[in-house]
Amino acid sequence: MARRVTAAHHRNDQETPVISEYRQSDAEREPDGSGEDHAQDRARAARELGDALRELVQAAAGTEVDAATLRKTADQARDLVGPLTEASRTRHVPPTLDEAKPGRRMYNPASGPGNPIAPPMRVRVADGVATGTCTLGLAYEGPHSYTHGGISAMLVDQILGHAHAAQGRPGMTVSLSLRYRRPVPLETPLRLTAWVPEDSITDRRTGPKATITTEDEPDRLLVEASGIFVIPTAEQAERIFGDNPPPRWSEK
Ligand SMILES: CCCCCCCCCCCC(=O)SCCNC(=O)CCNC(=O)[C@H](O)C(C)(C)COP(=O)(O)OP(=O)(O)OC[C@H]1O[C@@H](n2cnc3c(N)ncnc32)[C@H](O)[C@@H]1OP(=O)(O)O
Repeated sequence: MARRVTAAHHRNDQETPVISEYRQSDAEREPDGSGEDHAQDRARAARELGDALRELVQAAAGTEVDAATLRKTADQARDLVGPLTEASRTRHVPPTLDEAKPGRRMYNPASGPGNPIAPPMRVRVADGVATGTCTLGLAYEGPHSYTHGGISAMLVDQILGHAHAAQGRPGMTVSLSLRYRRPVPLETPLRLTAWVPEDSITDRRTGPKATITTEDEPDRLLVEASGIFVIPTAEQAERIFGDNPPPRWSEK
């Protein structure tokens, strides 16, 4: 079975997720087991940077300042890039923070606390039901004051993926279908719920379903979705990821 995913706050002033329970893994301990753990501290710092950049992104999407202030801020923002690229990875290399803690996706675009484009959605899984919570700001606007449909699709894809993973191993989306019944409001606490109907489960495949509602009106469906998720075979994983497929998919 997949690891249970639970969430924990590390700051209480915003929706900041820890996708999986934060337990110091052996890989993150200092060799002598003592002192402030290096990887854990770096993970905290990555979240702090994610939070700060999210504030910047939201401010940029909502600002009405004059052109001179926009240009000055653009120059300052460019100055931030250099130090971060002094050590960086390519697309074929997983983040070291994820390597240090199996199951962590620090930079996932839906739920990764270190990724400034992630809301981020907090995810919990209990009894096979995945629940995501988040509040979306102006950076996610589609129709005026409502969420862009592609953002809803991204969040739904993620929460469906967690429901699928709760049945065994994580999979990949092969099909995703959404019915947008009502617009999804910005700046309003949202709840995503996903589950896997028993009759949709086969050997490698599930057909999870999901909804989006506001926290305040959980019975008023805004979005209904369904997906097909497949656990790639070891051969498929090798074809997709090359010599170093994710361990969860490399079993022959
Ligand atoms: C704690 C950690 C949590 C971790 C939680 C992580 C959550 C992450 C959520 C995000 C997930 C993503 O976005 S993943 C990224 C987006 N997805 C992708 O890029 C996948 C691209 N697709 C592929 O590469 C390929 O489809 C593969 C390798 C996945 C599978 O290839 P394949 O075996 O040839 O299979 P394929 O024909 O595609 O279909 C697979 C099965 O699905 C069925 N199928 C396909 N489409 C449909 C359909 N519309 N309706 C019914 N059934 C369908 C097929 O009949 C088949 O069933 P059967 O005959 O086998 O029974």
